[in-house]
Amino acid sequence: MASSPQVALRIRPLNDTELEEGAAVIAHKVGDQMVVLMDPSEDPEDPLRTHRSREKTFIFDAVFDQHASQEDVYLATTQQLVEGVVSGYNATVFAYGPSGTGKTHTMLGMDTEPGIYLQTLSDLFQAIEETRDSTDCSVSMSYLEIYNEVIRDLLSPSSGFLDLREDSRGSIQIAGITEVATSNAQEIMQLLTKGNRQRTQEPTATNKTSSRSHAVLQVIVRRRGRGAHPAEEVRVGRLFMVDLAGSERASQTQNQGKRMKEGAHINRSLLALGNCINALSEKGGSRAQYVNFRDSKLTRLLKDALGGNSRTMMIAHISPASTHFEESRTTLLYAYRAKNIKTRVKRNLLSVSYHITQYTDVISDLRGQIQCLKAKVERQERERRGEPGGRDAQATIPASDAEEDSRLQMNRIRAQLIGAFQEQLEMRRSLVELENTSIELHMDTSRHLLTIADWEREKTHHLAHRAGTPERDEEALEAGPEGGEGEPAEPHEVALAREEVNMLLAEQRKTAALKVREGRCVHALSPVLRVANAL
Ligand SMILES: Nc1ncnc2c1ncn2[C@@H]1O[C@H](COP(=O)(O)OP(=O)(O)OP(=O)(O)O)[C@@H](O)[C@H]1O
Repeated sequence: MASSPQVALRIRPLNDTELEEGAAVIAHKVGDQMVVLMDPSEDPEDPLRTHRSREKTFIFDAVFDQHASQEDVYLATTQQLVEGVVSGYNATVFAYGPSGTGKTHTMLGMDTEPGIYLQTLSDLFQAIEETRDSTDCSVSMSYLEIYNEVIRDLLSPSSGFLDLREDSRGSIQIAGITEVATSNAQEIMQLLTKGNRQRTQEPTATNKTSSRSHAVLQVIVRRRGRGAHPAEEVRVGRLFMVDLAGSERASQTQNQGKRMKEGAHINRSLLALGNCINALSEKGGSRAQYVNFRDSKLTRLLKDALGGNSRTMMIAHISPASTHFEESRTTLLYAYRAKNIKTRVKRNLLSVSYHITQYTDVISDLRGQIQCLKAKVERQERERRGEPGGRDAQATIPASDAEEDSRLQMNRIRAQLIGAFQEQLEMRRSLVELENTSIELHMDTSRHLLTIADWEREKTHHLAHRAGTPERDEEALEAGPEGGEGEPAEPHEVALAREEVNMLLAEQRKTAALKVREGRCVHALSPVLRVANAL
């Protein structure tokens, strides 16, 4: 059974362009595990911050900011996987995030600051060296890219497109890939840097050498007990380290032609990857999921590494800049979603922290209110003293009564403020919950739709094959109202997926209606808070 995926977040430093644009830092690391993403469209002059509905707090297994070194990131994420790989387990590390957020920096790095690839390989070699007396061990590596659903060898780019094949044990192999066996760190760094230059790249506004493909470094550790019988099984541990294509490409709807095709492929693979990770992490839970690896080359390739006795680590990347708010927000939601089961456990912690920060704000706002009201009372006092025989009402009220009156008024306002705040807090909390639920429902629906689409494709293929005609997907699907004789029986998981989609769609409609209602209530309360604030 797969263990729950670990998710870390890395926030890179502001870059020169962002500084020139005058971008503000909106992603803040709080403690070792929390990040707060502020909404730059909010009014900094609004002391009660009544519009901070889009401010988000997320908790991950680890959070790094601009102060973290390459070693810090390696030690807290990937180092823990090395021992398992040497013992014959599989593992995968992903670098996820929009273009220019530092994925290649984390994975490959530079000669002076090598990234996870080199640090992992060095530790692997050392671990193997330590067991050399009792075991025969070998390490080999290969480096490839997946671009528009085709695989290219980055260590031998002239060898054309490579195929994925399943061997007799059902294990996925890349036919014809170059495997390198070297333990020289400098040589490895040179090989990988050269390989990385072969990646399909194109400059973007955010990155001069922006990658348009997924780069996969595969490390295979083969191990057998020294003096063991030749028939004894060799233990094979596989580690995949994946530098994914910029996630924002998937969502750029204005793309045309080549860019549109690229975006569609990236979208497909990232969605399939997210779905596999989620389905695997739910497998041990109450909701058994159908894990569909065949939906993209990336997930097919990673089938063994994601399923079985494997561990998965995702390192999400964002820019801290206000100019990248939307991208950062979507990245955090995707990464947060990948945590899945653990998310549920930690959600309480999230709510607690959310409340504490809110209350701190309430207290400091109330202090401000009290100062304001005190100043008002003093002003009134001074006015009264300066105008003996002034306005009748004031002249007839003794000083102590006026003070008492102001004090009561202040208490009333304070009580009203606290009440209104608590009500709004409660509503905001349930809005956040509803938003999370709605994302979960959306992802679940997509997963089931992919299962159904996959089955429909398989069915079409089957029918076309039987008819001895070339495959014509749509036509074949539409022929015959309920399908005809000889149609393959629908698997149970597809029937389940259909039922789930219906249920999820109904659930989505309910959640959307609730969100509108709660949103209206929060909106309705805002003027009350503004009036109270002005008092
Ligand atoms: N933590 C960091 N510290 C210092 N510089 C960084 C950091 N992260 C990224 N950079 C720099 O930012 C630039 C973009 O980073 P990088 O190429 O790694 O982004 P990417 O996410 O791989 O982009 P793409 O998806 O477009 O390939 C590089 O010049 C890199 O050196």
